[in-house]
Amino acid sequence: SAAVKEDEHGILKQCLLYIQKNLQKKDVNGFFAYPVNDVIAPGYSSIIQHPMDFSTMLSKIENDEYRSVLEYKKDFVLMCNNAMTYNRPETIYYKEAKKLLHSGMKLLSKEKLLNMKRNLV
Ligand SMILES: COc1ccc(C(=O)NC2CCC2)cc1-c1cc(C(C)=O)n2cccnc12
Repeated sequence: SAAVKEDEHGILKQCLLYIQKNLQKKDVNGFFAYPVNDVIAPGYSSIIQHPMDFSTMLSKIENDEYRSVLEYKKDFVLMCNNAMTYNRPETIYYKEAKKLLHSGMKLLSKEKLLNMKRNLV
């Protein structure tokens, strides 16, 4: 749409950087800060087809690879779901992913995004 094309002031980028900063604060142990590898998580790359982590999401924000908050939200949900697929429910990683997902959904909720839009216009 015209709006997306005219976002030359990088308003979407500002929103996504604000959202990522707030979400990443919740990852106190840094479990989601960079890609999981097969050394720390045996067999990870054969179990998880579409890995995702905050550092990858940040590069995508910087390279304008997200055209909407919804696209960003999809990567966030993917990252949390990967952790709840590879790790068993009793593990710290599964529990942190579940907590992160819930707090992310609150921050990325409709009304929060509407307020953000209102404040930006
Ligand atoms: C970037 O990923 C990580 C970085 C650091 C650590 C880590 O500090 N682990 C120590 C806490 C007990 C060992 C774990 C992880 C890690 C994330 C994950 C995820 C997100 O599934 N994971 C799964 C199994 C084993 N380790 C991990």
